[in-house]
Amino acid sequence: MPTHALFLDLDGTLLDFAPTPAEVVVPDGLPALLAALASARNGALAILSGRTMDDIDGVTGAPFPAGAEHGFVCRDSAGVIHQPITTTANRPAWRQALDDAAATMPGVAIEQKRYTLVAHFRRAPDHGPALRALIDRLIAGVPDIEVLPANMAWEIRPAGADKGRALDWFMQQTPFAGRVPVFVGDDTTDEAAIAAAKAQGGIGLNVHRDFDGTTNAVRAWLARAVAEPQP
Ligand SMILES: O=P(O)(O)OC[C@H]1O[C@H](O[C@H]2O[C@H](CO)[C@@H](O)[C@H](O)[C@H]2O)[C@H](O)[C@@H](O)[C@@H]1O
Repeated sequence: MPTHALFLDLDGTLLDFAPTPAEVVVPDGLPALLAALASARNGALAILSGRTMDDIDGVTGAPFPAGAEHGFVCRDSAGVIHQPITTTANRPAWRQALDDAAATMPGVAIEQKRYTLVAHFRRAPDHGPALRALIDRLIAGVPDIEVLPANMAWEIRPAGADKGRALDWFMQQTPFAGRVPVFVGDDTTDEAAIAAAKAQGGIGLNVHRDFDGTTNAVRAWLARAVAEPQP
């Protein structure tokens, strides 16, 4: 009888990083792998990602339970959307300021989500510090807004949600409740979920610390878990 609930990050864990978010390539077989893992756990598989729900569905190929935008938007196993936070960092003036800056910084891209704004500098690492300084000026003195250091990106977001809290929330819902959580992630944005899984007596794995640092190793481990009942 499977007893684990599986929580998976996307970029850097199941997907290799690409120069821009839109250029990411979904590995052959990933949607089928996720479907098989979910089926073997009575549906107790959730994606916890910084991406939007639409982006997540585009990668996974099915509306799995998911915590999108780092947990600001959670979709349960019945497909019901829960949005616990009412403030947003997606503010027109901040978007304009970031667009203006990006226009002078070749390679920088701005991503707008429901709750957050992201300044990506993967293609222009030298601009990272200046972007961070701009963001710090924009949000100075604004309550309940914070900067999340992401992977080659700065994310402006409201305080109050993260992947750890999303994992805790899912663990109170059917079919996750009563199972042992297992989370796999790769970067600083995932550490809250790694800690939350461990705090619930589960397993929190990091792609770099616990695998060989490649998404291939994670997918191979998951493929073996389809054949074996755990995790
Ligand atoms: O929580 P995740 O599933 O790991 O998502 C985190 C962010 O992923 C995307 O950005 C990252 O991946 C891009 C594609 O490989 C890459 O170009 C970028 O540098 C990375 O930061 C996504 O665009 C963000 O919205 C997510 O928060």
